[in-house]
Amino acid sequence: MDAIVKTLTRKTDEDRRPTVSEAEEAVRTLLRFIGDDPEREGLLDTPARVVKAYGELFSGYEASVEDVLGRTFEEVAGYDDIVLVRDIPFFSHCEHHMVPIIGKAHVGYLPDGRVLGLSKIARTVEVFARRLQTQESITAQIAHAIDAHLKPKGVAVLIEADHMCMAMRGVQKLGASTLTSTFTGAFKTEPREQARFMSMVRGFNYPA
Ligand SMILES: Nc1nc2c(ncn2[C@@H]2O[C@H](COP(=O)(O)OP(=O)(O)OP(=O)(O)O)[C@@H](O)[C@H]2O)c(=O)[nH]1
Ligand SMILES: [Zn+2]
Repeated sequence: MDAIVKTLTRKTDEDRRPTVSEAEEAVRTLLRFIGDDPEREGLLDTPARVVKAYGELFSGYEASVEDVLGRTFEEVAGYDDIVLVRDIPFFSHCEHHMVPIIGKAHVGYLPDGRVLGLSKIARTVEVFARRLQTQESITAQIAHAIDAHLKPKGVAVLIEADHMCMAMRGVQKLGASTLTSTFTGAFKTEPREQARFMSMVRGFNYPA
């Protein structure tokens, strides 16, 4: 019986995660595909470098938002107003063309007793950005992850980003930026809270 279950659940060859050397071979194939020679001196170490770089650029697949958002704290002297971390820079890659999305995330929430370490907000952005993405998905994933783990009165996420697939190729519109937002709780139901979030993102530029 065990053997049958094992056979049925055994991953097929296609499901298996490729090895490092298989990934490097795929890079060599792409190098040949674009018309270059993977055997020339300058490209000899490139497949290994690309695979290593991919480990960093797509580290979000290994990262867990549960680990990042697992620790919250309460001792904030009764503070219960908006907490906003704005201008969080990120690099992602679009899932359609695998080229960069370069953007900034503004993430706010209205605490309900508990708060997050501020760095954990930026780390949450990293977890989702370092995967193949659409801008809409990153925006929604950040908002819903914070909502689920912290259970605040509301979460607001605004993302502004430039898509290199629209700048370097295709329609070639360098400088066109895309804005996406997700609001939960009070930010969704109360226009005043949403407006306050937007004015904090845009408005308060304290003199240096
Ligand atoms: N909604 C959304 N679309 C995206 C995002 N990133 C890239 N795209 C779009 O995905 C679409 C893919 O369209 P296709 O027609 O299948 O691909 P394509 O022929 O390469 O399209 P062009 O970019 O218009 O040349 C394009 O319109 C891209 O601009 C994103 O984050 N969100
Ligand atoms: Zn794209």
